[in-house]
Amino acid sequence: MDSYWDGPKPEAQARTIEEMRDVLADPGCTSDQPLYFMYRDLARSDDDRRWLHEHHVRYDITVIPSLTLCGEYVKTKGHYHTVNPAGVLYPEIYEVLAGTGHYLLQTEDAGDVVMIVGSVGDKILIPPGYGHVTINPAGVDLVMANLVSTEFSSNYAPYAERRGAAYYEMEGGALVKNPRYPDAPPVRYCDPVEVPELGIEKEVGLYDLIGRPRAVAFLNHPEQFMEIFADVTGGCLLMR
Ligand SMILES: O=P(O)(O)OC[C@H]1O[C@](O)(CO)[C@@H](O)[C@@H]1O
Repeated sequence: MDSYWDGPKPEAQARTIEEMRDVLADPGCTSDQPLYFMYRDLARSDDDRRWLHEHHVRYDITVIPSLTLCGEYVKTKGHYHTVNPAGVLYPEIYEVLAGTGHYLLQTEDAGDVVMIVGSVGDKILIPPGYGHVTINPAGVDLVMANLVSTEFSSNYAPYAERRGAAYYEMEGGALVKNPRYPDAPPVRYCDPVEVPELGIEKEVGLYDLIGRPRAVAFLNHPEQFMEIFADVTGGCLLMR
């Protein structure tokens, strides 16, 4: 974490296996170490923090060590977002800072399941309407940053109720269908995004978007950006 963050560092929130049990391929699995660490609401300076709060945006860094749990790659718990005042579900954007991330997205009815593979510098858009799980499939730590609206709380229940996402990624890369989603379609693959007109580019860190209101406006007002995002994903990610 210290190689990726030189600002004030709050205590990490660690996800334990007990919190994750109901989303694992093998719920009986045990681990004596936390599965991942979330450093939320980071800011390098008081000015940056003020700007982030004024724009209702949060910057987090998450560290997911390389780990397998009874044959399943370590992953985040998985959650959906809620709707904004315009009735559109809040989106989110991630950046890979180290390692490789497999971002497994699915609509709430699991009628669409999408994998986005992210390497260092890649930006991964979680568009309105998709829940998401991040998997570390590599032999090294996955370190990722995200920008997200502060105006909602994550909804974990749909993932917990169906014991995780529509697919589990197992050691070696096999995607095994979760039997609680008998009708889930095969996984589609989409690419990470760049949105040059908003300044979201591979070479630009997400933290550098602080101070650029237009670059982060989509996080709270996605309804104004649906066409742009449909466009930059080549229509691969569906905007709902
Ligand atoms: O909330 P989960 O599913 O444990 O996933 C953790 C990730 O989600 C976030 O809360 C942002 O959506 C990050 O802090 C963290 O990367």
